[in-house]
Amino acid sequence: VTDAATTGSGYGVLDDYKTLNTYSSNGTYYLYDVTKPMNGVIETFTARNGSSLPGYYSTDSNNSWTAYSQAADVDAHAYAGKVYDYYKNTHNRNSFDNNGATIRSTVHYGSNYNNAFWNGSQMVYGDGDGSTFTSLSGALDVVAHELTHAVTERTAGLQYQYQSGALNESFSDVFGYFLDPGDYLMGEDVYTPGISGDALRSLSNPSKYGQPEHMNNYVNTSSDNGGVHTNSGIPNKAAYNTISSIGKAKAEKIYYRALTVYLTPTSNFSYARAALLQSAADLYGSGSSTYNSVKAAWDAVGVY
Ligand SMILES: O=C(O)[C@H](CCc1ccccc1)CC1(C(=O)N[C@@H](Cc2c[nH]c3ccccc23)C(=O)O)CCCC1
Ligand SMILES: [Ca+2]
Ligand SMILES: [Zn+2]
Repeated sequence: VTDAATTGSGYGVLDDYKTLNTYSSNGTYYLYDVTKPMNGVIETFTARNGSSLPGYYSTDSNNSWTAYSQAADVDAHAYAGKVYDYYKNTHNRNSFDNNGATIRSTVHYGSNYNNAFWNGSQMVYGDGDGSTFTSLSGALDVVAHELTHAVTERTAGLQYQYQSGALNESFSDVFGYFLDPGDYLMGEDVYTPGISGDALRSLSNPSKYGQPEHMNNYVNTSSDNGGVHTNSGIPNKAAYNTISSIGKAKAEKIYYRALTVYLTPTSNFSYARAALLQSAADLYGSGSSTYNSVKAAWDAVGVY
């Protein structure tokens, strides 16, 4: 019996070819990635369209993951690995707990399930209904969004309600951008497969998808945990303002430092402004142009 790390290949949700870190045991191949440092494991399961988690290991007989039914598995696995690499290489963070925690994903959750989530232990992705969404693991920014919820949970712990919840949401969208910097859109690769150019959210123009982009338009509601997916438009716009003026490289350092050093479970928008300014001061100096750009970014959305 020879168990071994192997390299497979297959096609993702957008029919894009990619190689995969897999594992072979007793002639079966698994989406089980043991290539990360300090024994960090990335593993992918399928719920077989049920709702039991984690479900079943995604397997293949010949390490060629080419079936349409495997595309969601392929992307969940490949993109989880990309997000792991981003946090390790850019922020020296070893998995979401910074201690090599296993990153587990389950795809094919539910029936025509038009959503995805981090359930406190793992990532979960629906297949979509083919109209509103295609398989949600097919978008790198969505995978980064979900895994960033895990990072936030282990660091700032931003409570998932009202302003702290909207910040929680915003940090997930912002790190979704850092992983997928080709556009300021969220979920565009899997949202409405029959319509091009649209998205779930826009960081540059939140109002295009019904989100406020100024504190004057903050939505007071109890639905969606106090509008966490709506009011995230305000910090998202501030993030866009910041990134477009200081660039991605500096912005991601400032955002990561704020998330891991200064933010707390009950931080509101004003506190987030202060945390990001302090992070900019720590990293680039309090009188720096970078600091002043962060200040201007939040002034522009009416958060002081
Ligand atoms: O992680 C999150 O914040 C979202 C988690 C949603 C969820 C929460 C609790 C149990 C189940 C599902 C999932 C995503 C999200 O933003 N969902 C929004 C928008 C959305 C997606 N599918 C929907 C279907 C109906 C209504 C809204 C939606 C939401 O749930 O509000 C993030 C990236 C893409 C999907
Ligand atoms: Ca995107
Ligand atoms: Zn979220």
